[in-house]
Amino acid sequence: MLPDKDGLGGSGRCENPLDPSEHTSVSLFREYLRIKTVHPEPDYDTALKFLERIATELGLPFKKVEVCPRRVVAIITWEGTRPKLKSILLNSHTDVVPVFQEHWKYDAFAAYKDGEGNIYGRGSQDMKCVTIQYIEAIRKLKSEGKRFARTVHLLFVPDEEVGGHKGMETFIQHPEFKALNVGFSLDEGLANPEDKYTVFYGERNPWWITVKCTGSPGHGSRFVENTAAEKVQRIINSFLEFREKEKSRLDGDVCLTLGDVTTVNMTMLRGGVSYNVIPSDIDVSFDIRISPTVNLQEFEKQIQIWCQSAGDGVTYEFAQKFMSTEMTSTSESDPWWKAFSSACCDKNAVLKKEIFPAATDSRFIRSIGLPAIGFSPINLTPILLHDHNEFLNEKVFLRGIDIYLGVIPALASVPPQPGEA
Ligand SMILES: CSCC[C@H](NC(C)=O)C(=O)O
Ligand SMILES: [Zn+2]
Ligand SMILES: [Zn+2]
Repeated sequence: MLPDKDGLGGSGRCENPLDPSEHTSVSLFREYLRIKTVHPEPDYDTALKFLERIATELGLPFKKVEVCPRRVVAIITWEGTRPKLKSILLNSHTDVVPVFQEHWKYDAFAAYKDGEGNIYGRGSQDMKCVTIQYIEAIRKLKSEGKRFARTVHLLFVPDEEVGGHKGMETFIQHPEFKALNVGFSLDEGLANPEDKYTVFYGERNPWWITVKCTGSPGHGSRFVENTAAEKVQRIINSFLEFREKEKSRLDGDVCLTLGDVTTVNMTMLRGGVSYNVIPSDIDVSFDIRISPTVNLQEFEKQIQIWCQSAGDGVTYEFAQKFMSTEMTSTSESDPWWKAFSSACCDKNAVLKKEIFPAATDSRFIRSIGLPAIGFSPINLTPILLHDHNEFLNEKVFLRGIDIYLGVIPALASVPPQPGEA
């Protein structure tokens, strides 16, 4: 059943004046989509004011922690009846990636809704929908007078889209994170074009590497020996031959998904100043996403061999090198997974377990040994995160709230585990 429009205890919520029949949760979602938290200069201040207003409506405390200059993490806390138990973390990032407006059917920050109920906007899938779904589920549960044993924290973090360094990566080292006493965390996943919901229990490790090739310079009319370009050619061949092998492995096994193999993409190439001057330095960069089953030390040794065999003067450096192979248990004997998956099942949401092919803030949570599941309750929808014309249908969005109405109580009611207060 979808959450009703009422039962909000006269909290002063605004209807959409242009469409009073629109569900108030949908109107709130569209309002959030209109806040331009878009890189490179996200309007975090407006988003924080919006979230603080929601905390006031919910009657819950709102805390701000400035983890880096102008980078604030916000927390709304719904205390449980046994606050010493480990808490449930519902995480979402507030930033969104840039748009190429000329490729969009509608203004990417107008939250336009078409006649079929499709809401277009940057962040409609990634991941402003999830933020509002968490909030609206909690609003409903509170309005019904519910309360659970475990504390639930809603966490709103900046800068996920630019690597999380001034967001979650720093926040997990902060005393305020420790004070949250997290036992289990939910964060974003991906849409599923079919009727199922994809759920992620691990992520590939992102390695962003630049290989620097140096060689002899000279006149562009000559056969100069030992040029940087020849070394770059060997490097590109080594990386892309490996790419081809992994692609064949994926294409040849229907049981594998993108998260089970390692991808390599050449994303940047820099060097040279003039047509007739052979450059002495050429840099080539790759975005590598390594499956969590790969031995990371051995993989780096392989990169060293590729660089050595490309010739002298070939070095590499990392802009991103995540080194965790932590995965979250999805065993039926795991109490968190059991609670999550049973609640989804009760809501007739069929789950498909996968490794997340890209990177989310869950990697930082898992790297400190905490369980984290990536889940965006979006089915029957093409995967459009970071794409043009990102949209979400309002019915799919509302069904997601209903799923959280089962999931949040189930997680917040997981009985005390051995070692818990
Ligand atoms: C490595 S930090 C960048 C994070 C970004 N996340 C997504 C979901 O696109 C990515 O995987 O590229
Ligand atoms: Zn995201
Ligand atoms: Zn994203």
